[in-house]
Amino acid sequence: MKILLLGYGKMGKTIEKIALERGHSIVGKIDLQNRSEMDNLGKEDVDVAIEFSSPESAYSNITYCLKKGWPIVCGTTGWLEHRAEIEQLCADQQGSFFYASNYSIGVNLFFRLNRHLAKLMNGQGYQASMTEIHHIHKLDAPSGTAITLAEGVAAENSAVQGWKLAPEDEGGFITIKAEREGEVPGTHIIRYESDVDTIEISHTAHNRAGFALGAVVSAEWLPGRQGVFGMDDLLKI
Ligand SMILES: NC(=O)C1=CN([C@@H]2O[C@H](COP(=O)(O)OP(=O)(O)OC[C@H]3O[C@@H](n4cnc5c(N)ncnc54)[C@H](OP(=O)(O)O)[C@@H]3O)[C@@H](O)[C@H]2O)C=CC1
Ligand SMILES: O=C(O)C1=N[C@H](C(=O)O)C[C@H](O)C1
Repeated sequence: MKILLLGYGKMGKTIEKIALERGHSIVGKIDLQNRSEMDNLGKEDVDVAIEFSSPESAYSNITYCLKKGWPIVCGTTGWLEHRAEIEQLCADQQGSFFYASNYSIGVNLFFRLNRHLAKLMNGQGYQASMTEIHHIHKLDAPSGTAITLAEGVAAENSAVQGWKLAPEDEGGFITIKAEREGEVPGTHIIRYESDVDTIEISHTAHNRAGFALGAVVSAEWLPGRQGVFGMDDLLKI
């Protein structure tokens, strides 16, 4: 497949390596400096775009790809206040858009485990909280993964109305603490506490390869499908 990389930072470079290993070609590597190169590419030059840029750039990048008729796989976090507009544009353009806050198989298994545990904890009198730990370069907080996990808890546990980014626990909410440390690729811990005990589950990424492989597999899956998709559409778990 002919892949256009939008965003050529830590994720863009990891995705490039895995895409080449899987026999794909990279038709462009776009970052802030060379955005005009995209204007020279026509519909047929790109089979799929993979977008891992920054919270401020994602909306315009996705819009650009949908208008160009390129299927787009997006992993950028921190832009979801525009999600409804993108879904409408995708429908208007009869386009193809894939989004996941986290592309690793392990985290998507963890999303299921989280929802199952949240359901078990319903009515048991525990206070839920979460800690996410990432590298110091990360621009958004809480992480997109933490938001997905918190939404999963709120969907399954009637004691939790929603989430708050806050240092202290608050009844009725799952509080998220966002810590930034060195080069940590991504750690998420969900905790249920009572006076007598604590139950915790955690996922720790050792590197970015799992995220990148999931994005490339999604990019292989998307062309030829019209609409808005996510990991639940792709994975049979
Ligand atoms: N869904 C998932 O599984 C994962 C999601 N992420 C998310 O992906 C995003 C990127 O992460 P990461 O690679 O670590 O970040 P980096 O900062 O390492 O890379 C971002 C890249 O995007 C480029 N960029 C910025 N603005 C634009 C633009 N308008 N058009 C094209 N490129 C642009 C930057 O260019 P320049 O260097 O010139 O500024 C840089 O090359 C983040 O939002 C992160 O949260 C990360 C890991 C996994
Ligand atoms: O910025 C990162 O690095 C990561 N971002 C994603 C997120 O915000 O959840 C996924 C992963 O945790 C790494």
